[in-house]
Amino acid sequence: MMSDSPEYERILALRSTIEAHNRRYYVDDAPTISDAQYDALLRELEALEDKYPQWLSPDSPTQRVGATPAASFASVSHSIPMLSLANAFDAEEIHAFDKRVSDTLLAAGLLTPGGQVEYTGEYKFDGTAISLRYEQGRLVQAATRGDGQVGEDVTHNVRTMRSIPLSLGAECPQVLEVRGEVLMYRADFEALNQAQQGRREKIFVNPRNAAAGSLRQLDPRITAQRPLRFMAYGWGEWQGKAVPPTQMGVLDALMQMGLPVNTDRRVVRGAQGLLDFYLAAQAKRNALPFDIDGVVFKVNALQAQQVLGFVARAPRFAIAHKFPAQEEMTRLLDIEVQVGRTGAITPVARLKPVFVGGVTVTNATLHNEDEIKRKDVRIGDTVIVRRAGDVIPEVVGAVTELRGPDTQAFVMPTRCPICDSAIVRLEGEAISRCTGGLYCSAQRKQSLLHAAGRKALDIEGLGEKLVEQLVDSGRITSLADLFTLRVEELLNYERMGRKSAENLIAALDEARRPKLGRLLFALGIRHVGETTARDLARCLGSMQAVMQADEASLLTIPDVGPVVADSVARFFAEPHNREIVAKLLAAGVEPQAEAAPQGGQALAGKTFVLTGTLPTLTRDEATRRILAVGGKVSGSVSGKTAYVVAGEEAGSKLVKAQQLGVPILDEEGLLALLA
Ligand SMILES: NC(=O)c1ccc[n+]([C@@H]2O[C@H](COP(=O)([O-])OP(=O)(O)OC[C@H]3O[C@@H](n4cnc5c(N)ncnc54)[C@H](O)[C@@H]3O)[C@@H](O)[C@H]2O)c1
Ligand SMILES: [Zn+2]
Repeated sequence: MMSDSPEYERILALRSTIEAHNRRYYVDDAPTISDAQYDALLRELEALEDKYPQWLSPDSPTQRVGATPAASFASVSHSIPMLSLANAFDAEEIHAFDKRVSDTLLAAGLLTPGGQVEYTGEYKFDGTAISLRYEQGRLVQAATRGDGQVGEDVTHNVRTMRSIPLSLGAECPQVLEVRGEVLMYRADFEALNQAQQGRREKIFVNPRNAAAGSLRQLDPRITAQRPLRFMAYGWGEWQGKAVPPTQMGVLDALMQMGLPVNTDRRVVRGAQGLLDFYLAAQAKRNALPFDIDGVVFKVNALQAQQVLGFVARAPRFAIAHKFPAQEEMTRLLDIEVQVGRTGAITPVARLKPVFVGGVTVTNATLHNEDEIKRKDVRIGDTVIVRRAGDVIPEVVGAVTELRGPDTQAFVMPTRCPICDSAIVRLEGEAISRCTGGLYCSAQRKQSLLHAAGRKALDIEGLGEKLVEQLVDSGRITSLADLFTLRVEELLNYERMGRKSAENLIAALDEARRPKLGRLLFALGIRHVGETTARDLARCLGSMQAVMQADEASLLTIPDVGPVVADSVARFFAEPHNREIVAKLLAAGVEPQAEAAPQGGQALAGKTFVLTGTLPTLTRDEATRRILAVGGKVSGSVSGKTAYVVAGEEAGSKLVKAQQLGVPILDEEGLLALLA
């Protein structure tokens, strides 16, 4: 085949593009494409080189890791190379990996026919790799991965990291190279960015970038101020003492020597074991204090690892099973503002559609004016969009390296785009608000949708489109008007058949007997959330009593502070709010007293604090069950806390509970108590 064929051209083009991205990612800490885009380029190159092995070249990026180290650091040669990992993106690739490993081990007599290979399942920490060299137990050198053969000397920087021991226990090997990841906890990352903003310094787009950038500082005093952490997961040289026979054994040994090793790791068997571990980690992903971008599987027995060996850039005995990307890059087409129920103006990014976190995203929140300034995001920019779990998508930041000359800064409008009332931003507040109140149809619509919501009156069938028409036509001006709707008139609205009209009226009839707490919540009183509304209902008993309560008596209710008390009292002092309540009652709405706590009074009023991830209950579910027996759920541990319910990765709240001697329950204990 001719070497000027289009495929060959493509191979060359891919190689140079990938090299350029490697440099921006590993050396400059400033990538200009997303990881998913990068991975796609690399995979395309791999596939072409697979198809045309004659064009394979040892300096192809498929054969090497990382990038040549920056000249500003002294270089360190790794006597044992620091490699990358092969990737799997789906179950099929995991099955293929397990099959390759099983076949090789069967042939080598290290697996009995029909047997299952034993692997370790570990998190794939999303940080930057490092090698720590200890001689006679003392830390003598720390180096980045660089191109795998030669890394950068960052010893002085690493010495400032508190999670890295400067000396190991007496039991350690004479020479030990510990390999692991330098990373930053999400909370530390947020705090760092806040501080950076205060000093008008660089804002980092994600914890990985912040970790890599902080580690690779020419001045160790800067690194010292950065909240870096370390997790060990492997080793290079190991001399003067026998290496434990398994991967898990090595990790245990490293932990014994005083090195930080993540404890959420496990030995699993066969492809199914791998896939189960992956799913469990994915479920925990967003509850972890740090980012992981997948899991890593390694054949557990070191003897088997040796038999499997290496390819150019990665071991054959390990694979990274990556999670779907939570971040992508796309273009910010425009910034529009939305008006919320309380008039809050939220800038919303209109994006060129992008597939991220499993869905196509076209809009993302920008929170408020200050956030846009802080992130320095401009219309026309290439931006990073993040969608983690079910959280609403957000714009993380702009890729300033790609900024063109024609970008435009966002300007907060001075008048509401819906009702033309003035937009004001009070001193000390981050949020700008439309001052139109219920004159503003956007606010009216949002309040109705709020009232119809699942946690309020739960009116099924009252969707956005219908609310829009009902408000725009002037038929509905307040919550009370909803209860005067009739089937026949509904038929005049768009997309309203008889069946759906009847269903809506039936739903409204059902909503006429709401729990008092739900009705209070539906009214949309500022600072009165679902829980507070229920507390008010339980303690005061009737709508009349709530309306008549003055601030002093409101303050006697548990968990009601001055802000809530003031807001409730003010709300019912407004004649038009009293009028809406009167109209609701006139329209046949009869609030029901909240059920007395069941299950005996033993748990009534007792405060629980939840921390960490429970094995089966979500936080919402656990909260619901505690509330159902009359208990309360609070966010912080104090002497008044009755129980702390602790799950996996429980943090400082657990420590505090132990200090205060508060009883600690696991999920089973909680369920037993509630039963
Ligand atoms: N956006 C860009 O321009 C760009 C450029 C280059 C690379 N990248 C991204 O970087 C990644 C590729 O880089 P890579 O070669 O470092 O590979 P990788 O990050 O996919 O996997 C190898 C690395 O995983 C880390 N790791 C974390 N937990 C581990 C564990 N428990 N055991 C072993 N290793 C663990 C190690 O640092 C190791 O070096 C990809 O995600 C790629 O998309 C992006
Ligand atoms: Zn308005």
